[in-house]
Amino acid sequence: MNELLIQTQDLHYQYGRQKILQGLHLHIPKGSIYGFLGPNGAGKTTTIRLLLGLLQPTRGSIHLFGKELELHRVGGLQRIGTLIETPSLYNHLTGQDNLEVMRRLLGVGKHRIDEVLEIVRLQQDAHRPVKHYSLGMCQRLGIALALLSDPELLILDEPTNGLDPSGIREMRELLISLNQEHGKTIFLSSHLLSEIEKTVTHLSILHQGTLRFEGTVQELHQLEKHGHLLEVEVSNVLSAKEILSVNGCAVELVDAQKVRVKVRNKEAVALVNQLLVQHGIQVTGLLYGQQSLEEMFLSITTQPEPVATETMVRTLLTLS
Ligand SMILES: Nc1ncnc2c1ncn2[C@@H]1O[C@H](COP(=O)(O)OP(=O)(O)OP(=O)(O)O)[C@@H](O)[C@H]1O
Repeated sequence: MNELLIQTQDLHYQYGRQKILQGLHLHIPKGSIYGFLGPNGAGKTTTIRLLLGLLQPTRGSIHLFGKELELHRVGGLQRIGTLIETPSLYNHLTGQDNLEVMRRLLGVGKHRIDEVLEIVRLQQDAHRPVKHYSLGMCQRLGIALALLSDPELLILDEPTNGLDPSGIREMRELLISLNQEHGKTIFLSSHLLSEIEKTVTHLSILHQGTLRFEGTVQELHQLEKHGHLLEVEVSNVLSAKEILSVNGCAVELVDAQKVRVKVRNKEAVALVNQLLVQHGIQVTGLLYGQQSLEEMFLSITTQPEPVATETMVRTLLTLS
């Protein structure tokens, strides 16, 4: 999986004076299901618009299928199917007729309609007006429309947004089958890790226009192993928070008795304890646990502070 279908280098974008994206280096390998994660307003849709040539980068470059987008826009975009949020559908027409309208525009063979209906499992409902479809069915029809031209790459903006748990499961199964049985590379954005965690092979995390992580799901799990949370029960939470923060630890208040500190490993637990005791804080409890992927995503996208490492705390202890 070394060939990259999308690659961006130092991608920047600003709306007027507002900086939206700052220096994105994205690498989407052929054959992957690539999750582009970030909270609302992080810049996901803006990135997708740039990838589709709908906006011009203020700096940096985009390569699609190994060729610079600016120079090979039409050729590149012909190989991509898109679904940007909810699809534009003719509600009074049936699913089949919506596909027929698009088929004629694209000039693809009639047989393709049955093929895509089968892929998205809408054959049974193909002759019902779209106004009677559930949101999940509309999303699947949107994907069927994107598949009509048999593209190699699908770019989907928040395809699970607003779906109920069964709609999310159906979408997950569809994406996996498109990838594994039909050979499609899929780039999808989402603001919820839990909705795409089980689907993606690769992911990146965008926060306020900068990339905080890019790698495989296994690599994120590896990181998770290094991210642990330590809850410390203390005599004075405000002083404890101040001492730990001043010493470079990422710390937050849990309640009137506890603070939560990010630590890399168990060794750092003793050092955090020692640091507090040295400053006259009584430590009455220590609870050490691993961060879930969801907690990690939240901490990556809500807290810019570093994780306390053993070396960092040790250095600070020797300095204090
Ligand atoms: N046309 C525009 N003019 C000015 N600012 C814009 C425009 N479109 C988006 N923005 C701003 O750019 C930032 C990123 O928006 P974007 O839609 O890319 O984020 P997102 O990650 O897709 O979030 P969401 O999931 O809420 O759509 C936001 O602060 C948004 O207000």
